[in-house]
Amino acid sequence: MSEAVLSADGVARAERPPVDVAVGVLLQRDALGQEHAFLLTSRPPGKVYAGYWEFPGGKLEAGESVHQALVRELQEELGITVLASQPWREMVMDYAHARVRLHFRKVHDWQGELQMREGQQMAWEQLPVHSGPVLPGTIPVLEWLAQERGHAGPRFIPVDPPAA
Ligand SMILES: Nc1nc2c([nH]c(=O)n2[C@H]2C[C@H](O)[C@@H](COP(=O)(O)OP(=O)(O)OP(=O)(O)O)O2)c(=O)[nH]1
Repeated sequence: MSEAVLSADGVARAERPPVDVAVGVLLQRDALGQEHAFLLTSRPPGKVYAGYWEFPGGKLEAGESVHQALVRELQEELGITVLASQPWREMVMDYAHARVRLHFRKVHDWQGELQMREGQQMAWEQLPVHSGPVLPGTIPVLEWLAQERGHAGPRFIPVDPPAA
């Protein structure tokens, strides 16, 4: 059976092998130990969808596991050491620039202070997300979080795309 593929822009394109991407959903807990705020970062200048907000992460390098890629990417981008990550969801998304298989992992345990090493911005967010615009591949994640949390309102506040 073929894998479900979501389109980022509604355009039907020929099938392409997906590129694997490790994505971290960093979570803070509230006083009761419930998952609470989650970290979003903006895509750095010079990358596709620059200025759009996403969960931090990046492409796997040859021979890496998803966890290993996540540890490397979050060290490079945020200057933190991920101590543990739990597999959570997977999704294939088709963009004009690439088809990506997104491996989302929840992260509760890390060491170090957050540093924006690539000129990006960060925000600890709750639903509805106020930072934006959010990347198409981020919207389903907000939906999953809303379902887990029983959040009935909007998932994010719409924000115009950055000027090209
Ligand atoms: N990091 C991240 N990427 C996402 C998310 N959702 C989503 O569709 N993507 C897509 C955008 C990109 O096409 C791809 C990640 O590639 P990237 O260009 O950010 O990865 P990278 O850091 O390895 O970049 P580079 O070294 O190739 O410049 O995954 C998300 O929540 N986080």
